[in-house]
Amino acid sequence: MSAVLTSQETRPPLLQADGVSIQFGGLKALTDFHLAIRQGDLLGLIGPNGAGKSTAFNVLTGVYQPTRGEVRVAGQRVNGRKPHQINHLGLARTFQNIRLFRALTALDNVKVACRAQGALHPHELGAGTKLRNAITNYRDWWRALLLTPHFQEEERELTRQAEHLLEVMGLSHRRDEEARNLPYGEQRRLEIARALGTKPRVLLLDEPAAGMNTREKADLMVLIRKLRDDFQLGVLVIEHDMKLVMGICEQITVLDHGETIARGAPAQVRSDRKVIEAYLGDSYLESHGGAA
Ligand SMILES: Nc1ncnc2c1ncn2[C@@H]1O[C@H](COP(=O)(O)OP(=O)(O)OP(=O)(O)O)[C@@H](O)[C@H]1O
Repeated sequence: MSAVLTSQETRPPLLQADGVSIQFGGLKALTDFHLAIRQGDLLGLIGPNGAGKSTAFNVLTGVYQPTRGEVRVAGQRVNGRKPHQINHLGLARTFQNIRLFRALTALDNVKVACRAQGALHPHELGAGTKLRNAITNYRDWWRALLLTPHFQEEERELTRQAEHLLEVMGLSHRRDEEARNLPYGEQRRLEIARALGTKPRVLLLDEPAAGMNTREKADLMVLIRKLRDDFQLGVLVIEHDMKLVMGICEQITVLDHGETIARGAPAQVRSDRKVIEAYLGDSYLESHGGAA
């Protein structure tokens, strides 16, 4: 066991945060945050509401710039880079509030992700910048207009990739349905398919089980492990569902008021007195038979 861990440690992290802090006015949202994700890791990030979990994701993915510290993706320092540039280095994420092209079909949602590889996100449509960039790509524009054989072949390949991802996520039957008409749990899975479309090496999932029923959550646990293995990913999950986090993550980091109060294996974290006081509560401990 220790030999396995040692060999993992020697692999360079795909994503690394060193001493990352971010402050909003007087509020320290994240303080001295450290993280290293390697291929094959399945890590969890938990903590009470407002602890800084989504902020950590936003700093890692370039949505926010850290006030201090350094973020590295695939060995490259990414402080100051834009989210789509960081995505190109192999980091993809889903959002707590689902972000899809609601009026596009499931297939087209994934195709856009496969094509843009992160250059275009639904929330960037309003600003129009990335869309303008894509449309004004002169060569692609003419190819599309003239329906050149090259363009058609590219389209077929994108369709193949997107169909494969829909199949992986159990969404083939929704191929031609508009995203807004999908049940909530399926919209969450479609978001993961979109993230995979950008061909990441690290996948960050922000509350992937939110709004899902017990059965969907159980399926999701199996699916997340399978994605990690089949796509050779490193995965970081924010989740309030303790059964899911404790069930799939090998290591869990616990935040409270922006500070890391614990890190370790699930059994270690759930019996940590600070974690119980700040987050889990004694009732969790009693119902799960842990010991502080
Ligand atoms: N852009 C921002 N401007 C000001 N304050 C912010 C901003 N983003 C986050 N915060 C604050 O930072 C703190 C951490 O918020 P964050 O959303 O990261 O918490 P969280 O752990 O993800 O919570 P939840 O579980 O409820 O999603 C909160 O106090 C929040 O109000």
